[in-house]
Amino acid sequence: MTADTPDTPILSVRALTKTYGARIGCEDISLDVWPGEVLAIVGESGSGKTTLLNCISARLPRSSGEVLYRMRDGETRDLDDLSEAERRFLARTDWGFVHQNPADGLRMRVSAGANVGERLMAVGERHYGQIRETATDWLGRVEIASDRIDDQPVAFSGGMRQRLQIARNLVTRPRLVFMDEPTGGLDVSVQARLLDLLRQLVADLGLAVVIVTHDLAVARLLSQRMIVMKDGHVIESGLTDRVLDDPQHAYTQLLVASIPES
Ligand SMILES: Nc1ncnc2c1ncn2[C@@H]1O[C@H](COP(=O)(O)OP(=O)(O)OP(=O)(O)O)[C@@H](O)[C@H]1O
Repeated sequence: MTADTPDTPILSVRALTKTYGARIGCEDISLDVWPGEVLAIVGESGSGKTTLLNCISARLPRSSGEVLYRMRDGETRDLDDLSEAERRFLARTDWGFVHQNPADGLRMRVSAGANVGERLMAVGERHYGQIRETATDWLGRVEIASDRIDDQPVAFSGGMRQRLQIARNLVTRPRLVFMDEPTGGLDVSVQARLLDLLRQLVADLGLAVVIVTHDLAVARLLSQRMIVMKDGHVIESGLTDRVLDDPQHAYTQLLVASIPES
């Protein structure tokens, strides 16, 4: 049983600041992520998106502030108070992290099936036949033909690698998935297909997602809410449609004006 009720955030960030020496990565950021919602963090290069994502996913130590996570048992914990083993367990089970570069999230020299199966084994699945069956099912869900199950990702195209990384992340049914420019390095046509697939999977699984993107079209397609960052600060936030259709801040207006008409 999970404690995912729509009226309680799954993740709450309070006054988070990260500095690199004298340089500000991000400053005084507060946000909530609700069960089943996609929150986009947008902004130009250097605005602090990746710093924020890495801090809230416990991949990077923060300088100050709190990150509160609602565990499966309903208890809310500050990530700082978790032991290293508890944090690792969360990262393997409750959370997913989809990197822009699939090579950062895959083991490139083990088979596609093992890349997916490994995550299942990490949550205690031991039955080889069952693991292979689930892996095959997930390859199908991300549109990778089952006869590629024994191939290594080095032999896959960029789009296939990214779809495999997504399968590896979602196979354990995480409650919260972090994504850093998941369509970033791909051709436009491959991006469109991947976005469709992501949108479908996120809806089917009812996932909560925090996605970093500099591409407002990606934010429009995937997210319900967004925050806009500039120079390490949040300058605007709200429902995605509201922010994109009626941006309040001059900087957001500029960003929106630069989206090509589709
Ligand atoms: N390891 C680091 N050491 C020092 N400064 C850093 C480091 N990582 C990021 N920064 C600085 O923090 C600020 C925010 O960078 P960050 O990478 O979070 O932005 P971003 O919006 O994700 O940009 P991009 O889209 O280009 O990745 C920038 O000024 C950057 O130079």
